[in-house]
Amino acid sequence: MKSQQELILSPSLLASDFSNLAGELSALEEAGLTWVHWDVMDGSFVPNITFGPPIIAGCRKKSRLFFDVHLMIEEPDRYLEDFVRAGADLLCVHAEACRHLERTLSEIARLGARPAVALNPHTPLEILEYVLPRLDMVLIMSVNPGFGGQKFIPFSMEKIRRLKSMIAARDCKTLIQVDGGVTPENTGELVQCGADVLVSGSAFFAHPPYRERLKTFINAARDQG
Ligand SMILES: O=C(CO)[C@@H](O)[C@H](O)COP(=O)(O)O
Repeated sequence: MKSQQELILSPSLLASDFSNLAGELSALEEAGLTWVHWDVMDGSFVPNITFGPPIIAGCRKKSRLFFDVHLMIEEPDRYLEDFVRAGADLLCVHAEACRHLERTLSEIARLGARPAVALNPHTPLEILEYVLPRLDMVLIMSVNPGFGGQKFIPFSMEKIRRLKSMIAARDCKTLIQVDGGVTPENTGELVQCGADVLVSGSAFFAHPPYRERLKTFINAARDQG
């Protein structure tokens, strides 16, 4: 069984009130959250457009939360420095968007942020074989990226289990994050498969108060994990 402290919940701001981002960040912090997930979309890698560095920089001044920044953008190398300057603590790039993934990860670390890689549902884990030890986190997308409120893709469970074994075999500390269709109902199984960080958008923000909702996720992880 996983202990309560082992689950990190990173609420996806995609489902928050965009007209009051600073207020949402304060409410998360007051409710006991430590991470927040920024879904950066460019309208090209995914069919939707969200936040850029200026919005993150503005919010950075108002928040001490760990900024977990998921770049759903083409050619992320062009913007790494801007996002780190804006205040990203962790930068997660898509393997599918990086021609020279190892170089991109080295650059994120050189800039002072934690490097992470996201994989779309169809992308095999084998793409990570040689870079896994240098990653702080792998993000398993459990929906096709671009929108909130989609249904969890069931084969993601098996993918998480296999990734956990790859990490254990290499004796590294890489965290596993899962994003898309995460709810209290599937949290127990996700933790059991090996998830360390869960991203939740609609199943989190639609159910205030946030302190109670956090407890619901943590209890789900503890009861079934
Ligand atoms: O990256 C994405 C979507 O592309 C996710 O972060 C979603 O925003 C999660 O939303 P829910 O599935 O939890 O509503």
